[in-house]
Amino acid sequence: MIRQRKKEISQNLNLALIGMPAVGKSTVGVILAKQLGFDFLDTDILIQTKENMSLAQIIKKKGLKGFLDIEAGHLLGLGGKRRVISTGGSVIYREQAMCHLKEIATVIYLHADLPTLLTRLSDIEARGVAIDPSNSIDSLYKERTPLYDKFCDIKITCGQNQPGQVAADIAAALADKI
Ligand SMILES: Nc1ncnc2c1ncn2[C@@H]1O[C@H](COP(=O)(O)OP(=O)(O)O)[C@@H](O)[C@H]1O
Ligand SMILES: O=C(O)C1=C[C@@H](OP(=O)(O)O)[C@@H](O)[C@H](O)C1
Ligand SMILES: [Mg+2]
Repeated sequence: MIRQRKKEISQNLNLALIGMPAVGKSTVGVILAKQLGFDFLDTDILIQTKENMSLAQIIKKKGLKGFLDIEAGHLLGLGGKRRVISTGGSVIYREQAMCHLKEIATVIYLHADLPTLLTRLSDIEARGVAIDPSNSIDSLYKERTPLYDKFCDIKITCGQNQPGQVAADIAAALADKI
């Protein structure tokens, strides 16, 4: 009975990775999907393909709020099963989109401390982070952290771990489901 339930869950399960830009959602997501034999979807790539623009171009053309609405619209269209979905760091600003994500996926928050993220975030403009020019990464981190905490089902602390280890930690945290 328990084994049957576990099988049902694993056959329908999606996993969504959330967290700050450069924490490793895209990198770890691919590794995790390969490990679990799941499909992989990066919502940043989905948005770029559907909008036929880079994320930085969308932010420039539509503004921050416009970008967040477009991103949320694409999130609301997500479904499927046995997928690892790597999201963009800004998804947590749209409650309705996050409620949908939580309905279709187990939401995993990849957490790293600010100094670790700063070593990887030298190219904010090229990455197209949804940040007001008057805001700092420091205050963005403080603003977003409670939102990632609020929406996640599971929190994984990445520390200095390599991407493969982070993927293994996620798989271990899901041991009762897969
Ligand atoms: N656990 C990790 N340890 C060291 N570098 C990492 C780790 N995860 C990701 N990176 C590097 O950090 C950068 C951002 O990773 P990425 O997967 O694009 O993050 P995100 O999708 O969360 O924005 C990439 O250069 C990637 O190689
Ligand atoms: O955190 C953000 O504001 C953003 C992060 C990006 O994705 P990553 O988190 O994969 O870098 C991308 O969605 C967009 O440019 C906005
Ligand atoms: Mg990414």
